[in-house]
Amino acid sequence: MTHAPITITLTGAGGQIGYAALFRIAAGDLLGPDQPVALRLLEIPQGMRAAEGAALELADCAFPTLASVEIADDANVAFDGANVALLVGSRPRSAGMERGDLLAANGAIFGPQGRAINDRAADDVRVVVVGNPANTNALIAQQHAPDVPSERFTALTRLDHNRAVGLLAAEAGTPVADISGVTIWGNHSATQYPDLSHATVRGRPALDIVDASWARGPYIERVAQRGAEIIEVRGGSSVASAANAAIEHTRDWLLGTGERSAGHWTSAAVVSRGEYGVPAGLISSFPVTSAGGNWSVVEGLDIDAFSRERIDASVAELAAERDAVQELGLIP
Ligand SMILES: NC(=O)C1=CN([C@@H]2O[C@H](COP(=O)(O)OP(=O)(O)OC[C@H]3O[C@@H](n4cnc5c(N)ncnc54)[C@H](O)[C@@H]3O)[C@@H](O)[C@H]2O)C=CC1
Ligand SMILES: O=C([O-])CC(=O)C(=O)O
Repeated sequence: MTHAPITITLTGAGGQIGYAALFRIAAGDLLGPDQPVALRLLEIPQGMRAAEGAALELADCAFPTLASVEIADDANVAFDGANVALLVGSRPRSAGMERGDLLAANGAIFGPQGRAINDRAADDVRVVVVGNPANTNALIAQQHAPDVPSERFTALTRLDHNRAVGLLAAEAGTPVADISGVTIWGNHSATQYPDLSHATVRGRPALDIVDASWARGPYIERVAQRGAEIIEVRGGSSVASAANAAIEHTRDWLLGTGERSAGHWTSAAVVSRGEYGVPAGLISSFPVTSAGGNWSVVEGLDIDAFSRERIDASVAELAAERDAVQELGLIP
């Protein structure tokens, strides 16, 4: 292993998703078996002991790819030199709440962290926001980091994407490897739009294989409500699948989507440049590919009237969340 370590800062490292993500990142699942990683764990004082315990266990795994682990309760320390920032630390919702209900509780976390990233992180820093409401928290962080290119701030909709692929594969009775062209549009919320209009199953249009009224009805509801379904069944919000999605998002961003870029894509919430009529500046989920460390929105897809309405509804919610955090004084 001759590469210099890449510094990965994970916030909320003493929490559930942190615990599920740390060992996979340290084992090389994020950047491969030849790339050492230096981990920085950010916690609040109440979470420090749990983070310390995780660090002890990381040492006990003796991962060859783990160069170092440091723990901090100061964002300026934790983000110093960070190449990757995984912003997980924040409160999860409980049964009966929408993710947007967390805005007041969680929004205040992301301004100071954006500022610390602005001041301390490496020039190539890439930020993935997992903490809910993820899109708007990413916007808050981005707005506090004027010196960092805005496209370096993203939010996680890969979990929704993976759910959408998994549920389509189950309905079509086919392995997930046969599925491509699924898109999550908009907000990581109940208004998100899992879109099968360009999806294929073994190269055939998905809407020729599954019932279109299912695809445009119960399927959308099931994907959009999957987080609530997990909360109800498990008694707590998604953890391992969220950690997995955060790792896949980051890995694809840094290492590229590879052969999947030829007509295949994934979904991520990225800063809109006005694509598909999404107002510039909102952090909205799109069909994306990645090459050279940069996401690109897949352009030129036909958007029919049904999809237009769904995308517009989710984007309207993002605009309303932006206005709400502006009113709370969380963004300028
Ligand atoms: N975008 C997505 O697809 C998903 C997002 N989530 C969200 O991820 C977040 C974390 O979930 P869990 O790990 O299950 O929660 P958790 O409650 O188990 O852990 C959160 C950790 O964050 C820490 N924390 C709180 N404020 C912090 C701050 N300012 N700086 C650093 N650390 C801080 C807490 O001390 C705690 O250890 C929640 O907001 C949840 O809703 C969860 C699943 C999927
Ligand atoms: O639903 C939640 O609160 C957690 C989450 O974001 C998800 O599982 O997608």
